[in-house]
Amino acid sequence: MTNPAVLMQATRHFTTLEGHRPTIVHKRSLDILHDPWFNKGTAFSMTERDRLDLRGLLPPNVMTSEQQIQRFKADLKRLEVQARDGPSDPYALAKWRILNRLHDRNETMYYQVLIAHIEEYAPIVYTPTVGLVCQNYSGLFRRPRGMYFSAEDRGEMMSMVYNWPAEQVDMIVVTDGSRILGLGDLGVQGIGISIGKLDLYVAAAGINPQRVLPVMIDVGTNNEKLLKDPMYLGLQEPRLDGDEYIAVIDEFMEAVFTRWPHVIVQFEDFQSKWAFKLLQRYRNTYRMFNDDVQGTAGVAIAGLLGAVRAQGRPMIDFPKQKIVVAGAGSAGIGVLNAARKTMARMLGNNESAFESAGRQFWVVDAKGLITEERENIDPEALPFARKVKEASRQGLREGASLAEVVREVKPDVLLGLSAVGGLFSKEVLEALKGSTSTRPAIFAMSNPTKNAECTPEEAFSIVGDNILFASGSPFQDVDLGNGHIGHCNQGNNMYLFPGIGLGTLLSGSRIISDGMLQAAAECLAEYMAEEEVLNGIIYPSTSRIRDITKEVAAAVVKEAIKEDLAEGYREMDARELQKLSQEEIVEYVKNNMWSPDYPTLVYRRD
Ligand SMILES: NC(=O)C1=CN([C@@H]2O[C@H](COP(=O)(O)OP(=O)(O)OC[C@H]3O[C@@H](n4cnc5c(N)ncnc54)[C@H](O)[C@@H]3O)[C@@H](O)[C@H]2O)C=CC1
Ligand SMILES: CC(=O)C(=O)O
Ligand SMILES: [Mg+2]
Repeated sequence: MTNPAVLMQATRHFTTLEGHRPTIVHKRSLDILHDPWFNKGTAFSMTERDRLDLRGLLPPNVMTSEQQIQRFKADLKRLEVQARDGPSDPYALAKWRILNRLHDRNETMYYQVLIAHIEEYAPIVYTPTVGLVCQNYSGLFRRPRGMYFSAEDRGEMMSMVYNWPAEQVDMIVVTDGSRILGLGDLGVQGIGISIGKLDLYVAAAGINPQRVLPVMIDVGTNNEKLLKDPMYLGLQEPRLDGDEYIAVIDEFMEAVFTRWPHVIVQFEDFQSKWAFKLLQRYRNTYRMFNDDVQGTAGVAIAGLLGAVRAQGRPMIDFPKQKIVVAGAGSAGIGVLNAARKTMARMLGNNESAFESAGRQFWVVDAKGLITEERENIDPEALPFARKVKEASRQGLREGASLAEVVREVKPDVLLGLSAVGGLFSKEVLEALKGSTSTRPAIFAMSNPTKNAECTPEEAFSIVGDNILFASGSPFQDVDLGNGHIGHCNQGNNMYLFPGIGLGTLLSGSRIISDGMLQAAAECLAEYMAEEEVLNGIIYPSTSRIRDITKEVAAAVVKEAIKEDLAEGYREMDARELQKLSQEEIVEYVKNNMWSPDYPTLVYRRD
């Protein structure tokens, strides 16, 4: 009879061997991640990721299966604490999960649902809920979507990029997670914003979902909470900076443009410190733009011109508007530069026009009114610093508070891109009642909802029924009583970026010029009918987003042709493009927008 101790030892030995025996698989890449039998999610080791072509298809932090289970349990627990964003939908995250599962299961049906109910679901897949999703991404993460390039992938990106299964990619939205909406540094969790923006590229611009690629560049995070969180999916080290940081972004750009020379890259939610520098670095070489700087600027210009029309005045009166801007980051400075240029063009497009346009703006940041007296002034803000003498003539000084500035300037427009919820306090709004405008305009553009500088209820109730109101995230219209409605416009770059991308793609322009961006903004400004504008409606409703995107894309194509930048797309070469009439350009755009219809599938052996 065998000694039981020996038998136990043998069994243990056998179990150990069995546990280490590899499983032979005949799949690689996404096919493995999408196969529940073989998928290990974030637990794939680095060697396995290399062997199975998984590098870049998963967040960089390798987790143990115990950590994975803890993360899953923490996420389930979170359901009990109803995560919500201010006054918005308490079931928003639950809806996002259901939509996300559909996205994983059946892309065609997902986009059918999204397009047909865009007003209802844009606030779920985009702002405000996408902010909540990014904040909770470590828990919500299930099936990976998009690519992750991390600081540890330096020297590898050129080969990693070939791990993406699509032969053709038209649109990339890339973030480094350093300033997600108004929520600050969310590190690797910022991938949610790239996914949300690309959802709008598909739904609004009809970019084929097989040819979009969300990207996260993980160079670490300076978010103390995430650095300590055992469930965090990204690199737990401080952000790279300086030349090291630039080298990572350079390597990424080189890799994606080598594999897909015609791709368009949208930079999204980079902290302003890098947003401007990277834009200057790449914009004349690559097909790229920065949505927060350039997309937001165009949407704001359209809204500001709408505000002039809403006063019953012609757009050409724009250079007379006094504008107070709260926030001098990537978005605020982008808007200021574009608004100043637009005014200068209307005033004759010369140096003195540019000088005089500059005097229409008062900029307030975290330290108050920016004047030339400001120490260590940000070079981007310098052109908008008020002269000290001029400011004191108006009873203002360096660092004056927003309320003081509004009280003294009596502006036509108060525009917020500060990421500070409630910044337009009762005091500030009371001060705006002294505005010299017949119809003061309030743009509370910060996202998500809880970061809005004020709500439409606050604006209409304090400043008066006659104001014009726009916010970055959606709010309900306000019932003003007596059958009157205070209209709440959504002033968000979503009305432009899909059209800028689509127009660039279909024109085949090598770069995205200022003229193309200006054409997009003007198209949006002119889209609204006189009657709507006089009723306080200066942006279209999201239900019209596919139509406005088509028009914006056509305007971008037209401008690219005019500037001789259009090199054509597929069978539509540069010469054919030149021959198209305005109507034919719109038709060309429309015919190239993807719609979510099931194609007939036929199997063929390779
Ligand atoms: N509606 C839209 O389409 C868009 C909205 N945004 C929103 O704009 C906000 C800002 O974005 P970025 O400019 O990229 O951020 P940023 O962090 O670069 O800039 C924020 C600016 O606000 C200033 N600020 C902070 N506290 C302030 C205070 N108490 N008073 C006045 N200014 C203050 C800061 O000094 C800084 O100049 C975010 O909430 C973002 O979601 C950004 C892009 C598009
Ligand atoms: C809308 C957008 O791009 C932002 O809030 O950053
Ligand atoms: Mg953004």
